[in-house]
Amino acid sequence: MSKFNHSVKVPTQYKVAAKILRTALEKQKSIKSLIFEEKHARIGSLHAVLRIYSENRGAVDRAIEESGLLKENPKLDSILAKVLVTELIFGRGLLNGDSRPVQTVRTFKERLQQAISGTGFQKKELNPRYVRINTNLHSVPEALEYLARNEWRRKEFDSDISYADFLAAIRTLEENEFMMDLNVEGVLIFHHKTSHYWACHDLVKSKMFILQNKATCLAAELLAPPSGATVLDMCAAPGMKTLHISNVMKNQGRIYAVEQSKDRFKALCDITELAGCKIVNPILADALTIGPEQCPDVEYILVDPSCSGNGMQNRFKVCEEQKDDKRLFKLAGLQIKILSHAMSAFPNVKRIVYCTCSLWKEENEQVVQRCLQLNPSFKLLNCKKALRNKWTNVGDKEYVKIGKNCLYCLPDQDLTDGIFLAMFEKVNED
Ligand SMILES: C[S@@+](CC[C@H](N)C(=O)[O-])C[C@H]1O[C@@H](n2cnc3c(N)ncnc32)[C@H](O)[C@@H]1O
Repeated sequence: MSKFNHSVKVPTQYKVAAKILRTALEKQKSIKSLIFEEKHARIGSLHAVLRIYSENRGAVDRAIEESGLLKENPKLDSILAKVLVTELIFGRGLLNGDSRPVQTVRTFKERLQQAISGTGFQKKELNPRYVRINTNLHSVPEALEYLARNEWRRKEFDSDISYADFLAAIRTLEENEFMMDLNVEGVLIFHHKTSHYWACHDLVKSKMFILQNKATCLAAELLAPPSGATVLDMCAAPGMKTLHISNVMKNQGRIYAVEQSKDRFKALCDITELAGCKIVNPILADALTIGPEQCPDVEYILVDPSCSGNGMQNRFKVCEEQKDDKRLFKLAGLQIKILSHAMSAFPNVKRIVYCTCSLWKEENEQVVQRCLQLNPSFKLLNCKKALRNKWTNVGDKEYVKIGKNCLYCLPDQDLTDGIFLAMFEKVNED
């Protein structure tokens, strides 16, 4: 007689997670939007198990294969098995209920663990949660006081700490601790397990704190417009970097924030208003049509154009993303047009920062190279030096005089999203 009670149902959260994962794998759809469409009440647990699968999918799949789980249980649904193994071995460490699939996977726990330990595999820890203080609405000391009152412990480090030691300190952050970032003022670093807490926080909803990955904060940090300057943000929506620039400028001066998409323009206006930006002048337009007539006296420009986005870590990946050469070629064409326009159309410009959330050279070093050829009155500044050398990853040195001056943020090494940055200065024509 079978030892399983067939009437016990698989818990809904596992069934729904398996349904989402199946659709994502078969139809190559985004897990994020599939979760969003799902009406299931426990979105948090769905999110967690699918996120852990996406981070560790190689190891999960290998463990299933090597333990013989599916070979010995041909009736076990292979996608449900991925979800259950993820939860049991990489996630919470236990499974709910006594349904047949759950019991089957439980009986394989040891074999699954052995299959993993034989490969020298280590569970991939998620990157920390970055929270930026919106200094339009409260100061850094006020924000720190708030955190202390709410029993958050600040993990301190020496001001001359090396970048490697700083990363090591982030890796050992406790769940009740936070650190100040080494590179960007006002960025706080929390354990990844606090992500949900911060996502629901009232002070995040009211824009006192901004959920913004540290890598994307480097754009305003490098652009560094002083208080009172005139800035053009050419691809501005939803406005995260516009807002950060206004913080850097202490909310004094002027920021022209250009966005061509109507829907995204509305988000830009809403966010910058709610976040207390007094100096943002939003413009609904194609940045290529904007010149000194609409935006006079521009001194600093941020170019953050549409890109492939393959560096973004909040994109759940359940299969390897294929490089799409045609799409990259098209994107790079637009990126070159916009950056080149920034370099040629504004006579008073002093500094330009170009950034993408792509790790492809076609959108990064190659765009920089082409724009320097087209605009010889610009030179690259060294991004790493601008961060007091407290950084490691730069561009590809095969691009002579280019690679070493650009910066990469790499998810596994810098514990951030994957971002590329380049900083240009207008050469004095005399
Ligand atoms: C990577 S997003 C910018 C993110 C934004 N800087 C932030 O930090 O929140 C690129 C934006 O550029 C806009 N865009 C693309 N081409 C544009 C153009 N020619 N003129 C104006 N906006 C453009 C897109 O609609 C998109 O909203």
